[in-house]
Amino acid sequence: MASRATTTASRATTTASRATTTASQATTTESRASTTASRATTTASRASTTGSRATTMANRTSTTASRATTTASRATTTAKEETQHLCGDTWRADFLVHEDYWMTVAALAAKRSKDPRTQVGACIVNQENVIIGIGYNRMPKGCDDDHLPWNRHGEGRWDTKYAYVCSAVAVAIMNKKCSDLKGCTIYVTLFPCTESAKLIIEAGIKKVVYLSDQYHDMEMMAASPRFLLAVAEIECIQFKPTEPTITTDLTVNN
Ligand SMILES: Nc1nc(=O)n([C@H]2C[C@H](O)[C@@H](COP(=O)(O)O)O2)cc1CO
Repeated sequence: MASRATTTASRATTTASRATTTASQATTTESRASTTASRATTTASRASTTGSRATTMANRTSTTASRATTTASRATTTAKEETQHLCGDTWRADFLVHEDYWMTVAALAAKRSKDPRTQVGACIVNQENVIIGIGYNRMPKGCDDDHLPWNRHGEGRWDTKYAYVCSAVAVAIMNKKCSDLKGCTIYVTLFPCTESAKLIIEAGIKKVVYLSDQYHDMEMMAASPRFLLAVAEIECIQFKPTEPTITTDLTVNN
């Protein structure tokens, strides 16, 4: 009997001990769950903070961009107002028209000439209104002017400028900035000579606009170049400027 009682007591102790262990394990599990929950809360809270910061940054970026747009828009408005204030409108009404511009470029090029008597300039324009060649009467490139005559009369033709000088038309054609001149117009300050007319025809230039026709009455000048250009069906018109005088002031005030 005593032995059974002892066994029973021992079993009860074991059962109690197991119950304690189970309770203890339950407590541990509970504690872990609580820790995990707590961590999850912290992570969620951090994510929320990060999200909130990102939103703030995005808001700031948006505000900065919006300010930049406003500043740019104000600058545009100011520039426009200034233009309107200066010109009374959005653009200048007295701008140089294309034809005046091209003939002025030819006339300006003529000022480069060293010919003491007659300075000629030429300006070639393509069908897109782009200048593609400029020239003035001069001695061939690289030939020293000191070794060549600029006089009109001499012992023979070889002793005059006519034997050596390149016409403005010839120089403009040689200086062209594209492969061919088909359909182009040439603005020239003096009606072309016969040699220039031949080059104009050969180059495929379709129109000649000239300023002066001062040699019209000279037999050779009157006949051959005009005849050649007419045969080649090249339109020749005398220039009538919109602005007879165009001045350029190169003074700088600063
Ligand atoms: N269409 C022309 N383009 C020219 O570049 N010239 C040049 C050649 C001479 O240098 C100069 C005429 O000299 P004079 O004969 O007026 O002193 O002008 C001349 C003509 C008309 O003959």
